[in-house]
Amino acid sequence: MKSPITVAVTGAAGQIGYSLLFRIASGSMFGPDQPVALRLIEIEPALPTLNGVVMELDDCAFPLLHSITPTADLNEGFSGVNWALLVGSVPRKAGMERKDLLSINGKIFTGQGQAIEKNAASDVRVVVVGNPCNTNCLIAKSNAPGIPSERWFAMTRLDENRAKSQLAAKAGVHNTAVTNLTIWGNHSATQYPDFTNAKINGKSVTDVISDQAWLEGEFISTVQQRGAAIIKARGSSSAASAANAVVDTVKSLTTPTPAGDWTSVAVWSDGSYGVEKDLITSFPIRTTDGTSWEIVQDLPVNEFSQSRIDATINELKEERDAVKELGLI
Ligand SMILES: NC(=O)c1ccc[n+]([C@@H]2O[C@H](COP(=O)([O-])OP(=O)(O)OC[C@H]3O[C@@H](n4cnc5c(N)ncnc54)[C@H](O)[C@@H]3O)[C@@H](O)[C@H]2O)c1
Ligand SMILES: O=C(O)C[C@H](O)C(=O)O
Repeated sequence: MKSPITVAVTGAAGQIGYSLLFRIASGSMFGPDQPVALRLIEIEPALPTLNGVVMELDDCAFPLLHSITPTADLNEGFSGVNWALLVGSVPRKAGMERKDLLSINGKIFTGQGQAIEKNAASDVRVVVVGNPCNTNCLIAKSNAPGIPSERWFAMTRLDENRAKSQLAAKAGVHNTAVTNLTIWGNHSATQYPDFTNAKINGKSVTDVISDQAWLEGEFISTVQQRGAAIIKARGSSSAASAANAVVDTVKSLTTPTPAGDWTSVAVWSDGSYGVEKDLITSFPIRTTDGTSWEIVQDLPVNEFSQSRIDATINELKEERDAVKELGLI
């Protein structure tokens, strides 16, 4: 039997937590032979609700669930963790953009970054889900300068999955036929789902879908606005699909990427594709051996794509400047 991986989940009593924890504990995230110790972090007032979630986890009698530690203490919660999944924060309501949450949520990530640096295992990897996730990741990372840059991630996998599903529906194929889909930039309404490099059954998307106006218009805006559409329909923001995307993200970062393909994750920019260094930006990523990853280089970026990438990077710069102004980085 392998020794357990320790995984912290913040906001564990929230909507996403309620889907995510059961997927982690069942083995969907780390595999069917990997025990998991859960550290469930919440704010003090949510601890009674969290206690109910812990009771339900107990009631599943998951063979892989080694232990559960519910806590409001960041030092205890992040102690020895190999993965920190930072979900806890306020979701937006109808009519808001995700960046409107910066002043509310940004400060959460200063203390969490510091506590991760102080307490986590030396191999810790951090995935930020709480919005606006790219810039919250930048805040946490800036408050944990001792943790190497390649261990920080913000989630754009939900956008990738949404984009694949839209392309598959338009082409009349199963979503597994869609590969090589990059989300560039910010998890926001400026993100660019790049159809120009994506493939359907190994062929260029533009060879399969001849409706260029749809690709450049409705496809992009549907993916950009999908979070808002779900809030409108459900009255609260996406949760099960977001939890599923967290599982997909971690699986993709811990298993080699299939040959020729890539996935989308927001990572620390090293200047690839001319993106300003130090922003947390979504790129095409390949995982090489289960712990290392690289940005896929030399993809063609045409004029249309470049203008879209510039727009989303400019928004990330504005968010970075705003949190600098707030003294969070
Ligand atoms: N990146 C993405 O693709 C994506 C997708 C969906 C949702 N989100 C974001 O994820 C976040 C959580 O969404 P949700 O639907 O679970 O919200 P929710 O309101 O249902 O749950 C959030 C939980 O976080 C807890 N929390 C608040 N501050 C905390 C802190 N300082 N420490 C620990 N826990 C804290 C709350 O008590 C609550 O239980 C939101 O910011 C949402 O916008 C991101
Ligand atoms: O859109 C939101 O506010 C929630 C989440 O980021 C999403 O994309 O569904």
